[in-house]
Amino acid sequence: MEGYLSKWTNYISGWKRRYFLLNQGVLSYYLSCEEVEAGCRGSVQVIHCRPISHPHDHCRLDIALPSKRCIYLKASTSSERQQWLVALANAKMESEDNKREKEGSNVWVDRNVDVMRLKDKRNEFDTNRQLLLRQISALKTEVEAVTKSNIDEFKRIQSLSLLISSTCDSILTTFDECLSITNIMLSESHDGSEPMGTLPLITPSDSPFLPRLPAPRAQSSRSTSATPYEVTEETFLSPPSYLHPITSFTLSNSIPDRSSTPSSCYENCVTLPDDTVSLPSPFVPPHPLVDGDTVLSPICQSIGFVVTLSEPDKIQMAPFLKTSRQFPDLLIQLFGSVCAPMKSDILGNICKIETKLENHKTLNELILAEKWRGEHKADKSATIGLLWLNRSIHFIQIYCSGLSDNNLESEKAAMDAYQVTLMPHHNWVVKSLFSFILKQTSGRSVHEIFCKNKATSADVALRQMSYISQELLKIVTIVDDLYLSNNLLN
Ligand SMILES: CCCCCCCCCCCCC/C=C/[C@@H](O)[C@H](CO[C@@H]1O[C@H](CO)[C@@H](O)[C@H](O)[C@H]1O)NC(=O)CCCCCCCCCCCCCCCCC
Repeated sequence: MEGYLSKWTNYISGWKRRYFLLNQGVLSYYLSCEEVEAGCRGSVQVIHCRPISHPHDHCRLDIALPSKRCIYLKASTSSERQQWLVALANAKMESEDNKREKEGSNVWVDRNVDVMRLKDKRNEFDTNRQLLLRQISALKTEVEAVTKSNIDEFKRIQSLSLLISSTCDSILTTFDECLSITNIMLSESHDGSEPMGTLPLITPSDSPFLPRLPAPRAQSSRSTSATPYEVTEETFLSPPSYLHPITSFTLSNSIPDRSSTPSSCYENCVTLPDDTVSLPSPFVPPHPLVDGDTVLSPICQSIGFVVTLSEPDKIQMAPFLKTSRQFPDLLIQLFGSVCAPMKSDILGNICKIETKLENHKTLNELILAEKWRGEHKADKSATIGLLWLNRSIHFIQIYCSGLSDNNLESEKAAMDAYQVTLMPHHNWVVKSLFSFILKQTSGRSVHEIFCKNKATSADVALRQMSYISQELLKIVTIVDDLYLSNNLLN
């Protein structure tokens, strides 16, 4: 495959048009197609790379290199991006097959490669699902215009589009279950090191039991061995007053011992059967909390409950608000009072949501109810509050991913996050405020920023940030879909 793509160079030159050629497992690029004979500007063997489809920009495709660096590319259309993703995935598989044939290795190939492929496939599923959802939304808009007069016809077609939408979800859920089975196979026939691609597929709130927090392990390394967790009963402590009685929760740092905890703590609680179930480790995510004591541990406790596998397209209200409320104080704790404007901005938006709480169990219901009342465009609306809160959450997600998955320095990670999420919505005054704040908060290592004491390895914080980034990306994606499929941005 060959063709022109935009390639990110740097903050001065930005995106530059380059000619790319994928041939015999090697992706190379040139200034132009005329330059091919003269020699390439750079090349990489796809067998060592991981193509990543950007979750929100459907023209973006990034190439993760073995060195942890990334090549940022942009196609002119989403279908062109899809063609490149498919071509790169096929070239990667062909290269791996050729390598295996040369090495004479048996069919049981490096499991991690298989899991990475499955992860890539999962991302492609996600991308196609989002495309489908957008196309359904566009179809609904068209159909509304055409069948305004014939309400029966409109209802029939609307139920059809809802059917397609739920089919997408069940395809995705089925795929997640396939991934679970794959993880089991990997963990059973694996050499004990955690497969690279193991995904926490069931968030704590989905499994009827919460994972017992195993005794803290020795200083963690990124690839710790996956061991089956013994899972025992967990009880939900009494909920804070304003939260929905069923979804509210307070997860203590350790499993409360019933005998020592006063019975009043268990009033109005959801109690679970006493039996003990042991599940293979892939069903119980490698719980980041066990790794040690960082400022991120409280967030790790609540964030896994925000999006559940049983409602993968919904945001659970109580866990979402509990998690979001942790960010403002964390900001001040980490970066000082210079971040006070952000703290008040985040709290202001949380309040906009909380004033419309009513009895909504999910954020989706609250926002749709507000739209139904025609109140979603008011500045004090929950819809506007969530719009900006989601941008902040997206900032944090990219920042965490930059630090943990791409090994960036804090300043670079923050700059990348700002460029993608907030800068497009800021005037020059706020942009200069950002530059000022960034200068005040740069120059420290991850360990200095996030680890409460010297004994805790920076790796611990990085693992927690990677987990948080994954969970935040689910939230950002759901909110984006909610706003796009209900035309809430216009
Ligand atoms: C490494 C530290 C980097 C810190 C830099 C963060 C970026 C700061 C950008 C400057 C924000 C200035 C303050 C707010 C500006 C507001 O004007 C703007 C718009 O506000 C919205 O206006 C609407 C009306 O127009 C109104 O309806 C709405 O309610 C209101 O919100 N607000 C924003 O742009 C949002 C800014 C929030 C920025 C939050 C960024 C969080 C930074 C987190 C850093 C890392 C966190 C620690 C790691 C955590 C790991 C889990």
